[in-house]
Amino acid sequence: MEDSVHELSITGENPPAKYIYTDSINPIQDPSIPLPLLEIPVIDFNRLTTPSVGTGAELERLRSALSSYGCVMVTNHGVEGSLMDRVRLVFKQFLALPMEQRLKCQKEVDGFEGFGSDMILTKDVSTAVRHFSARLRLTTWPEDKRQMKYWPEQPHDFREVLDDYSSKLLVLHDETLRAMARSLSLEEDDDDSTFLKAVREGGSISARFNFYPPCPAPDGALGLKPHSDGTVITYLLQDGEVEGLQVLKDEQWFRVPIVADALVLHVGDHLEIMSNGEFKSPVHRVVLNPERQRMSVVIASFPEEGRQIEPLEGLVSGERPRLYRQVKYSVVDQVDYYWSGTRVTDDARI
Ligand SMILES: O=C(O)CCC(=O)C(=O)O
Ligand SMILES: [Fe+2]
Repeated sequence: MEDSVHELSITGENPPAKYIYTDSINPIQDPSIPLPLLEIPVIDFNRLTTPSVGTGAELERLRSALSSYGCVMVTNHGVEGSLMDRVRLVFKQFLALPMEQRLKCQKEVDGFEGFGSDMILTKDVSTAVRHFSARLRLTTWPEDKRQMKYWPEQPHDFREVLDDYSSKLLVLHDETLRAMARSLSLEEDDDDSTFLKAVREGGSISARFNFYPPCPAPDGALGLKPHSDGTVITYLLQDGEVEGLQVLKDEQWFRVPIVADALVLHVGDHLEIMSNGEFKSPVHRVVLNPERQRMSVVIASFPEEGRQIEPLEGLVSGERPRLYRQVKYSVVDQVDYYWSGTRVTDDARI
């Protein structure tokens, strides 16, 4: 098997050279100087969606947060804390299984789904610096796109828990995209003008279970290198105890705090384009902890393969000129952007 982060975590040695970032845009923090905490805006989802006196103000807070931070903490999102704990638990139990059990869900080298290291295009194999992490990726929606052979059978309730969690997140996802459209004064009932259409028509939603082993001497290794998400929208369930996510804001790295029972929402690159730059897709990375493993669970939505993505008509005007040209969504292009450290938003910018 290609680089097994499990073995690396067991030996406790310094990561080999292919995990070390030396690029000056990726300075690794000196652990003795903690980075500042991000004052990430907290959005009360209930207030966004339940018509009340405070809804307009909450929509404006959402719009303002997504245009400056590109990420928010969402509270009152309707997903019970106990279900979030179960999602974390089934992944921990999966990681604790004997290797041969985990290998039943192993990703193929050039595949997307299953457990293992991220896909790297052949041209980048010798040069790409690897992440010190492993992921289990599973498409959750639409249901007929689920590849059940990659869905763990152990622990016995893994599938049921993911099914439950992903269906709750689907509701949250759709409602969030509607609220985002309302926050920009887009016509809600005009299907052509909503963000939702881009995902609902042929798009997909998938889960990413991220695992970061402890790394006693990270020395330039990262759990995930700086990137923005090539998604429409990303929902992140953080580890309940171990911090690690950092966000770049105004050219400074900030730690994202752990807020019990909240979900972190990131604007994805394709939403940035569709919003004509009104919302920003934030650059973020994951640092390693010397003693403790960390995990996170992401639910993210993607446009349909081959779909043309462009700013919504309602967001282009004389005062707000079009900022992005049309770009065709392609998974392989996304992999290429990722490993070459570029972004679709840069490519699309006029
Ligand atoms: O583990 C995290 O906190 C972030 C994960 C992430 O950025 C990703 O999966 O794209
Ligand atoms: Fe990410």
